[in-house]
Amino acid sequence: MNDPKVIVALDFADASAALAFAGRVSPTQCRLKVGKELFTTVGPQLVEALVAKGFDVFLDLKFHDIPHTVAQACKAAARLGVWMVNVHASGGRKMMETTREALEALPQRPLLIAVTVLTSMDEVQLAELGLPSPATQVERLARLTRDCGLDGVVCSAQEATLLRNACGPTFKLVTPGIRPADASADDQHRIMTPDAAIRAGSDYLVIGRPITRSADPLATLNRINQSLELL
Ligand SMILES: O=c1ccn([C@@H]2O[C@H](COP(=O)(O)O)[C@@H](O)[C@H]2O)c(=O)[nH]1
Repeated sequence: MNDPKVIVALDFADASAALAFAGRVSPTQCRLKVGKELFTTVGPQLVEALVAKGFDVFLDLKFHDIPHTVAQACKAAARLGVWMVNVHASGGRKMMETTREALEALPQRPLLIAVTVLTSMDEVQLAELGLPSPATQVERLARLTRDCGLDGVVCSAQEATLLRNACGPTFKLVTPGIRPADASADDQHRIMTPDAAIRAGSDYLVIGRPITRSADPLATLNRINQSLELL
């Protein structure tokens, strides 16, 4: 598999658990995501170790701050050799444009994507914030992200078809909230199965607990990859 679709979320408490998982899979089977728990515990050394093993690493720190701060943070992420980094689209146009320009000035840059609406949020939670339905808010933020020249967005697979039509064929759609039919939803609300998500237009599937907490993580990953090969 040259372009693995599954990005495994390494939401582990320490480096040894993350490295043990990485030692059992190859960069042709999956990409890896380092998020807030692992990065806060272990720091950049772990990211560099995973990159050195040949993995495409998505550094999922969802930066949301003033333009200068976010741009500098994303440049620091780029220096670690990551494949993809992200910001919150709700940080606005100036923040996204400043960050894109900062990365474009580098000799080699990671993909830069923006989070639209977290997949754990549903219509009721958005209404509490005075926001419209998930689809409306996601589309608005995705169009803004595309206009700012970023490479794509994090959204739920439930919005993938909508965004594929709105933002074009090359705009990357990275979708967490992926759940095989027999898996628990946990704290995710806008979910979809892996094969349905790819059929809906997702480019990459972010999957954590259904793989990492399964009785046999490698078998679960293989089963998901096989289901995607059949498409
Ligand atoms: O909208 C979002 C953005 C990021 N995530 C992250 O993806 C994984 C999902 O893990 P699961 O165990 O498969 O639920 C996790 O690291 C989140 O921080 C997201 O879920 N939704």
